[in-house]
Amino acid sequence: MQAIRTALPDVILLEPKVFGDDRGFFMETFNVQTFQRLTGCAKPFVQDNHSRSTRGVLRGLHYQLGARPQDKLVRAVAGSILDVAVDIRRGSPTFGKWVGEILSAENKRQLWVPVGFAHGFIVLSETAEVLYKVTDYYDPQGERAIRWNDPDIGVDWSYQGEPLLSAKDAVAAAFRDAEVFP
Ligand SMILES: Cc1cn([C@H]2C[C@H](O)[C@@H](COP(=O)(O)OP(=O)(O)O[C@H]3O[C@H](C)C(=O)[C@H](O)[C@H]3O)O2)c(=O)[nH]c1=O
Repeated sequence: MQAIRTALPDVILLEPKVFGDDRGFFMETFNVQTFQRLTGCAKPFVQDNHSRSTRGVLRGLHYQLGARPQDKLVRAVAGSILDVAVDIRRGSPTFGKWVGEILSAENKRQLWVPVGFAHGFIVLSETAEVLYKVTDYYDPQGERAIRWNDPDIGVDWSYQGEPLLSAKDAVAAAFRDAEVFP
């Protein structure tokens, strides 16, 4: 596993070592010691999530406030997504800046999205299955969303056409009105 820096220093792309042979491949998708060395995060993961979406589905931009903010380690095990993280820490020099990385069953890359960043993805393939580990339990009261196309952030989702949003995401807050991190 190697770490690839992104334009946001705390958001890290992880690339596993893949052992291919005539049967297929093997890789370690998560190793606590390696993860902690590469990210500096010693928090344990307490929940695994799995979502399946069709082309053009956009989930995000989500983050969690309150008692249970979640760090996330995201990967796509089927299909391809553009995974996006936005710095929403008001005191950060990269406040409001975003990065997007292609995560796919093919590239097997993972994105580490710490607390303090909004997270979202759009599906670029016919379907995509996304698995992610989180460092705290789901807390509906803590869920927050920023609108996917907020002009103050300006994410380029690399997708032509209108995305398919949940009812919640369709009415998400403008970035300027959002409750963010200090
Ligand atoms: C996130 C979550 C959801 N749920 C239930 C609540 C709803 O009845 C249903 C769908 O939830 P939601 O529409 O919030 O799911 P997503 O739109 O995929 O939200 C997630 O997608 C973006 C990309 C994220 O980064 C977060 O992990 C999370 O916000 O699953 C649970 O029971 N546990 C959970 O941890």
